[in-house]
Amino acid sequence: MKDQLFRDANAISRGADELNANYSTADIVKRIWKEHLRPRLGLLSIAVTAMLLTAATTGAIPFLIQRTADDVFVAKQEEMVLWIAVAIVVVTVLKAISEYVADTTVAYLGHRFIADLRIQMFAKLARADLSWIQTVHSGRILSSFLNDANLIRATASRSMVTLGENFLKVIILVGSMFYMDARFSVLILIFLPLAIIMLSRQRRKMRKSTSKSLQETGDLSALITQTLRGMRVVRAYRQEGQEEARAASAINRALEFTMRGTRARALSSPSMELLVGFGFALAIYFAGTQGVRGDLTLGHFMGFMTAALLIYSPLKSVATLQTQLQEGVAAASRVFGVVDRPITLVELEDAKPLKLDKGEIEFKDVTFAYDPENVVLKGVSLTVPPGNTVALVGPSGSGKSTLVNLALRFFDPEQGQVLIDGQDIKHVTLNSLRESIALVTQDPVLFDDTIRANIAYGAKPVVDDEVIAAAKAAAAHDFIMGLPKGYDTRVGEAGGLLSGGERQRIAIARAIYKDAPILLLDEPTSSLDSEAEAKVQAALEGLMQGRSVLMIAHRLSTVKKADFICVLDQGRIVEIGRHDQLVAKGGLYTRLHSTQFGIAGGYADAIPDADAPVAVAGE
Ligand SMILES: Nc1ncnc2c1ncn2[C@@H]1O[C@H](COP(=O)(O)OP(=O)(O)OP(=O)(O)O)[C@@H](O)[C@H]1O
Repeated sequence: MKDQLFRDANAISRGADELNANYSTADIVKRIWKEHLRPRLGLLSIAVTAMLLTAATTGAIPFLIQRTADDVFVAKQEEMVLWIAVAIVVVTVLKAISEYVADTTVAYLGHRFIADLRIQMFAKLARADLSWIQTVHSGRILSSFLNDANLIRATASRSMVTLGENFLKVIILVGSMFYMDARFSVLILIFLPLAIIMLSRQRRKMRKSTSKSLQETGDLSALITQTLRGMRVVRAYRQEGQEEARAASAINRALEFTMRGTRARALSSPSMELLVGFGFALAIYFAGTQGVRGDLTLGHFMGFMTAALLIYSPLKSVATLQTQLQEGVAAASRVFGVVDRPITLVELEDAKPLKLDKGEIEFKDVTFAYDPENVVLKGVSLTVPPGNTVALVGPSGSGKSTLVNLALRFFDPEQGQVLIDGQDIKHVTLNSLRESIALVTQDPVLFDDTIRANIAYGAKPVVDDEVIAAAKAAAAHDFIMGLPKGYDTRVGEAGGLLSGGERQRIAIARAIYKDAPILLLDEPTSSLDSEAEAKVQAALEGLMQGRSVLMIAHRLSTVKKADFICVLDQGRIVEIGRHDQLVAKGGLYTRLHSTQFGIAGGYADAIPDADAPVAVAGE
């Protein structure tokens, strides 16, 4: 546990960002359009129509102001007062309705899009190669699910509104300004290209700082998950201060990058305002001199100024769209990086369902490496005959867990084959392979659900009688019945509401319920009291009955009972045979036996230090 904690910490402090991938803005926009918006063209059209209407009603306001000034105040046409008032009511009601429809539809499209993206992301995580998943910290993935996805949604919604509504507003308002007075329009808008050039220079800065800040947020999330998980170790090793300092430094780094992005974004607004302000001053100066000379009507001037005022906000969002897009692009690069992650361990096209006979497992000259420089298994050949139990023993890091993982095809061997009943597991469907195997890990994995759901995990429909029978066989029924809600009791996060022994028995009941002919077992070694240990032991014996078992063994009693023992050392099988034969040989098994076995009847409990050179236990 402590090692895991420190490994995690190193991975975090390295600041590696396994989630980031490089995508251009155009790629991302095209993809969002193709995969998420085009399939919802109906809703999109409603949103666009509503936005068009909002833009058109906004464009009508300057004209109404112009008519009020010219017809009512200057020309004194009394009948126009009512008409203009009615027109303003109609326009504002239409504007209100269209704005509501546009807002809710755009929000739905944004949320739906992000929900789809999260579903895609989860589906990828559930199937991605374990070799990659193991390199990504769960906290980072969590942060990507929450923060990155939210940022993409916000950007996508904003971009839709900007493109659909604000862009149109700008066009309509510019049109009405030019219609009223082309010269003033030029004066006001002359600074616009300058503003756009200025803003585009901030783009790259925005993307970089957003990407960094998201990475830091991911790191922070990783740190929090890891600290919570390892809280007892943190306290036992008096590392509270150290962890606090690390969290503070991650938070401060995230703050720094967020501020860089905020400064770049904040600069875009005043720079726009400055430039538009200059244009305004020029326009008022010229309009004023013309007004004094009587060349310009008050209505034209007021209408024009209303349009100029109304254009400011949509113009700003159009001009800053590119800068805002960068935040979304940085977040999307991370989420799409996960969604697009290639899966290398896939079912072959001609994969056939495994034809189970008696459940023989055979490793044929298997060589495997997690990375090319470190070959973990070197030409391993081993057969587990049907109904037999083979115990794997060997020093820590000798490759025992790796061999078990290969039987489930979590990884493919570099060379050699893994066969079940004579069929290469690479050529059978993953479903049929994994249906035929039950796995019990050393650290039992329970989900935050009811006991029933945990025992019948993955089974449909759940057969209650079989759940109870499995629990009885795993010596778990009595304690389950003593819980407040029996089989409907929820077990809490990672089964935290149960004791270690209870968790192990639920995990064993799950394997019994699955009733697969092959069992892969990492024998539990938790320090249980002798009564709990005896119960787990009895449960295990019930589970192993009549199955082919490949077991990473930690107890002398189980090792002795195995049909044969396979001793691994540095990725090779160095000895194979029954307990007595191996003890008589005087090799590695004898050394393991004299240093670890035989004490208190089981060697796992006797391991003094997990870091000792010859440790057989998993963690
Ligand atoms: N996901 C991984 N990526 C890279 N290397 C790994 C990975 N998992 C295991 N290894 C390495 O492979 C070697 C064999 O590991 P494995 O877990 O199979 O040993 P083991 O015999 O089960 O050890 P233990 O008894 O300590 O659990 C070790 O050197 C380990 O560091």
